[in-house]
Amino acid sequence: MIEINNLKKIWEDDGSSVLEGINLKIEDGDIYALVGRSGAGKSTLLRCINGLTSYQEGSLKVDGCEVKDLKEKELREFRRHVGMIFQQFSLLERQTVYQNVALPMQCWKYKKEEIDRKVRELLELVGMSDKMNAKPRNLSGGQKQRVAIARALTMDPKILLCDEATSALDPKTTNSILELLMEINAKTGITVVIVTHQMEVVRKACNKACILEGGRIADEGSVREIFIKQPQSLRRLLGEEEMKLPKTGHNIQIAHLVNGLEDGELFGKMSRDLDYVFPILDGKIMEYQNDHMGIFVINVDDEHLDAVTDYLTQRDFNWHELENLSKEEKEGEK
Ligand SMILES: Nc1ncnc2c1ncn2[C@@H]1O[C@H](COP(=O)(O)OP(=O)(O)OP(=O)(O)O)[C@@H](O)[C@H]1O
Repeated sequence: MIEINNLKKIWEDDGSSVLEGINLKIEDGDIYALVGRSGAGKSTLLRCINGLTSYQEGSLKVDGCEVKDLKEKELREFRRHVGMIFQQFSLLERQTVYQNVALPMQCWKYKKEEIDRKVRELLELVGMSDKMNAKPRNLSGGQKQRVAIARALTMDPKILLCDEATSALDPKTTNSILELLMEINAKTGITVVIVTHQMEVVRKACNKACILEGGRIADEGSVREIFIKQPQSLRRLLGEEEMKLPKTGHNIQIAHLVNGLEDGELFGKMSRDLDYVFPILDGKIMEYQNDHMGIFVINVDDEHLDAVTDYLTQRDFNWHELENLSKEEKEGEK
């Protein structure tokens, strides 16, 4: 388990703060996303996890072990059990696929037969057995990332850190790499931490996520809950404008999995059943893992609030009332 409490990091050269008040827990077997815009501090937080960079305050424990307290030799041993992959693959261009994957085991002086067995097994796992003797320059981006994944798994790590590992890939290749990571996670129970700015990566592959804004956690929790809640931090990340909500009545946000055409009828049916016509303020349907999730906002007057919310609750729709003040208005009120 990775447990982070009140972590704070300052860049020592200019004294600027990059991470502050970070509290989160990544359980064994999670596929956890650290998501946020460029400069939010995602990569820095990821690098704190494997001790590539340190932090001044708070605690970051991996399986109970405080990373910043590890001495050089202990840190090397610790990193053996934490694999990492990057956006630019970081393969050695002059070496073959086989040699690239074999490298970490050679550095740790494993026996030749053991290296051979492991490299072949991993290349099979990532679907690259037929490219064993190819050089990286003759591989596509997706194939290079498969080789990098195989290399990251040579030491049977308990954790795999992925720093924008799909950012340089087209959407189809991104999906195939995410599916591979999901397959490896399901087979081995490895914990995967994914740094990304792509919400589609989070939607497809991750069970939990943390949205970072300016070095702080804006929202954190299960991906499903985040999509149902649609916090403003998610809207900002998706580049959506803050919704201007009516000041009268109650603005109710409804999230549900779309299971076919009859769901499109929800509002028509609700309106007929309750004999009440209400405005739909916003509506979108987004892909969510292997389903589609519909997110709608309706405005309901005082008189019909109980009837509408009872109706939604009885039918197991996720709903909640939105605050009708914008960020600026809330700040103005202070
Ligand atoms: N060595 C450093 N010294 C000072 N500031 C740094 C250093 N490395 C990174 N930064 C700054 O720290 C902030 C967070 O950087 P970080 O790379 O963690 O962000 P990120 O969310 O991963 O962004 P991106 O998606 O662009 O990689 C940025 O403002 C960056 O300019």
